[in-house]
Parts: sequence; C-alpha cells; structure tokens
Amino acid sequence: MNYISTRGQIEPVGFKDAVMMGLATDGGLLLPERVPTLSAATLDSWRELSYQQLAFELISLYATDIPADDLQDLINRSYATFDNREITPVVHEDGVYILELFHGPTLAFKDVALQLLGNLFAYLLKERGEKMNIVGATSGDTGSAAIYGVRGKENINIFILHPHLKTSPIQALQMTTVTDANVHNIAAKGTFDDCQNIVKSLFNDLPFKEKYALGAVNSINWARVLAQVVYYFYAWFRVTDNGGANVVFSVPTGNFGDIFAGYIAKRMGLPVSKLLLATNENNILTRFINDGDYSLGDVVPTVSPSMDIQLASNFERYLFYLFDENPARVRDAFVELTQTGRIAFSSNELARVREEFLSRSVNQAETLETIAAFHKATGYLLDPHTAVGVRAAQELVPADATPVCLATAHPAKFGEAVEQATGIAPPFPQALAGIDRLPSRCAVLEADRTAIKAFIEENAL
Ligand SMILES: Cc1ncc(COP(=O)(O)O)c(C=O)c1O
Ligand SMILES: N[C@@H](CCOP(=O)(O)O)C(=O)O
Repeated sequence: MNYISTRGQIEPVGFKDAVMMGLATDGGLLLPERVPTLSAATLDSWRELSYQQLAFELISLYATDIPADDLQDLINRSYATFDNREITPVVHEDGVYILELFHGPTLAFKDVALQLLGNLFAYLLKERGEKMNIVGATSGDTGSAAIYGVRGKENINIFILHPHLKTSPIQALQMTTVTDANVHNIAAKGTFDDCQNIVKSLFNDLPFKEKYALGAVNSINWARVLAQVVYYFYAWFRVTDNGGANVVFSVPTGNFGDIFAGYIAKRMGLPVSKLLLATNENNILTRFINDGDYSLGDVVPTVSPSMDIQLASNFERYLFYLFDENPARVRDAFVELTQTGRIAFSSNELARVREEFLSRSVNQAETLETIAAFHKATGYLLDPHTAVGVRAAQELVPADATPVCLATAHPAKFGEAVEQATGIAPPFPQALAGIDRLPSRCAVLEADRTAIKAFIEENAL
C-alpha cells in the first residue's frame, strides 16, 4: 500500500516511510492511495477475534511493508501495558453503549495508538540505524501518551508543547513528572492551536525537519489514525452481537482524528449508520455540519480542555474525500482559509456531509448536568469529554438506532469538573498514585516559533 498527500505534490511512499514522514513534505496529510473495502463474509469471520488479532488483520491491510510476525509482535507488546484484557471494552449503561478507551497507561484513548506508534518508531529506527527527535503538540492527552510510548527509548528524543496552564492539573503532571533524559516538556504561553501551528511550521521547514530527523506523534501521522480504526470494528462486533442495529458512534471531537478513524472504518464497509460529531463550545465543526459555516473563531476554555481546539488538523483528510480526492481543491480551500478565515462549501457538498455526520455542540452547563444525571442513574462517572458525546447521543440518536459513545478519558484526569458536577472526587487509579509528589521538569516559553525552535536545537539528539 502506498501513501499520497492531500495536497497532491509528493511521490507516493510506502507505509514505513509514511510513518517516518509524519506531515507530508508538501504541507498536506498522508492518506492511503485507496481505502480497502471488506466483504460481509470477511467482517463475519473477524467477529470472534481478540483485540490484538483484529488489530493485526486491519493494520496489515495498510502496513504492507512490515513482515507479518514483526507486526503481530509490535501489536502484542503495545497492548500488554493495558489493564483490561479486552483493551477497549464496551459497557452498557442507561440505554447507551460506552466504548471505554482509557485502559492504557495514561488513561486516555491516545494510548491505543501511541503505545503502538512508540514501538513502531523504535522498530523502524533500529532497522534504519537512525535517530529521531519527536516534536508534538498537545491539549493534554496526546502529550502524556506519546511520552509514555517513548520514554527511555534509545535514539529517540521527545519535545511536547502544551498550552501553559490550560490543561487539567493531572494532565500537566502526567507529562512533566516524566523526567527521563529523552523527554522535554514545553509549556507554551498560548493555546493548543498556537502549539499545533508551531509544530506544523517546524515540519514544513524541510531543512530543519531533515537536519533533526523530526518525527510526528500527533494525528497528522497516519499510523495514529490507523490504530484508532480498530476499536470501531471491535465495538461494532460487541454491540451487534447483542442484537444492536443501526449503529451510531458518538465521538467527542477536537482535532478530528478520532472521528476520522471512524469515517475510515465506515469507508471500509463497517455498517455504521452515522457518525455523531460532538463538540464543546469550540464548535467550528458543528457549525460546519449543521449550518455550512466553517469560519475560525477564538478558542474558549471549557471543562473539556482537550477539545479546546479551533483548527482541527485531520479535517483536511476528510476534505480530500469530500472534494472527490482532488488535491487542487484542497489546496485552494486552505488558501481561502488563510486569506479569509473561512472555507465556503457548495450545497451539494454539505448534503453529502450530512449523509455521513450528525452534530451537536454541548455547552459547559449541559456537560456538568450530564455527568451528574448519568452518575445518579447508573453510578458510572463520565469524564467531561465523554459526557459531551453522551449528551449529544441522548439528544440526537433516533430511538431505533444503537448509540455507542466513545469514552475518551478516565474521569480521574478531570477530577475538578467531575467533582463540581457530582460532589464526588473520582478515585485515583493506580497509574496516578502519588503523582503530585513526584519531581517534575518543564520549560515555560513564549508561544513563539523562534524560541521553541532554539530550545529544540539546544536539546536535540
Ligand atoms: C479526552 C479527549 N477526548 C476527545 C478528544 C478529541 O479527539 P480528536 O482530537 O481526535 O478529535 C481529545 C483530544 O483531542 C481528548 O484528549
Ligand atoms: N486532544 C489532543 C489534541 C491533539 O490531537 P492529536 O490527536 O492530533 O494528537 C491532545 O490531547 O493533545
């Protein structure tokens, strides 16, 4: 399988090169040349597979240049760190299915892809005899998952930018208390969008990217999206086993990576009726789907801080398909966005968007109300991001459909919001025990490309 850019200006590359390239060298995002489609018989034959076996079947369709034994070994090692045998179990509470994606070492869905990506990087660097400096941006969860994925690994340095004082306190501690020599945390005085823009601009500085062998852990890296496709299949098997039909996945959305993985699963032939895109007050994607209004606003802080994002990077991948795989139209759209702060869509394009997606923006009061009501009804504590998706599902999923809500983080990561809603501080799982007493290290810098570039140059491998 080869990979092409949404901007159409690179020669196709294989899977291994795509993983190492991260952001395409023409500034676009990498996608497979074609998305494989699965027959009903193949789907049926996968129903009883374990998570790791299913991951192997799906990922091997795309990672065709990795020998089968090596791939299965990478997958097995990556999920050995999860605390649930099922990796991403599905539970049924108060009329909705909850797909729990927080059983990895840093208690958020990012672990599902980043444990694998960390091992994949180590494998590829060893094979090539190379080293890498990872540079990533985080609103709180990608950062710690990526750090845990590569801490202490040979030939890898990691630089993670997070918005200073804009993550939850636990999220910040999960990053800054990892003091291995190869880990560099940078708290940038700005928003997540500022951090992501700086990271993308460093990747677009091709001499810098090459000199320091930059690697990407954000969902700009295709391997991230690919690993996330697996749990849509896994969950679909679990709920349809129980007679569920007309499955709707409700996905709390920020950078559009998670829901884009669902879109790929649907494109591969997984019988999903709709994808429900749930946002907090940072709702540009909801405005786009419901009103055709894709115009950038200011980022506002919310109780679901990991989704405090305006410019969702994976949206570009979706636009490639919406524009009938025409890279020139993608390039024009991004010129329009840079010049005017918006992208205009035709009524035909918007009709196609609405065939695939439903959307709802859930505000702070509704999020807290949902955490409280769900807890009262079931005893189950939702984290605020998951609550955004649950509320959207409760309001928009039709009675004859089966709602599956992605639980993207453990409630203990956002204890303040959960306590505000329910009066109960979520108990700390073992992974967080004593975290507030550990030594920490972090550089606080201006959200300024030059300052951050200089910091990386000083500390790079
Ligand atoms: C806990 C949590 N939920 C939801 C999201 C949204 O996911 P995505 O950025 O893939 O849309 C994120 C990060 O963005 C997150 O950290
Ligand atoms: N919510 C994310 C934002 C970065 O998204 P990514 O999926 O592109 O890595 C985070 O927790 O950092």
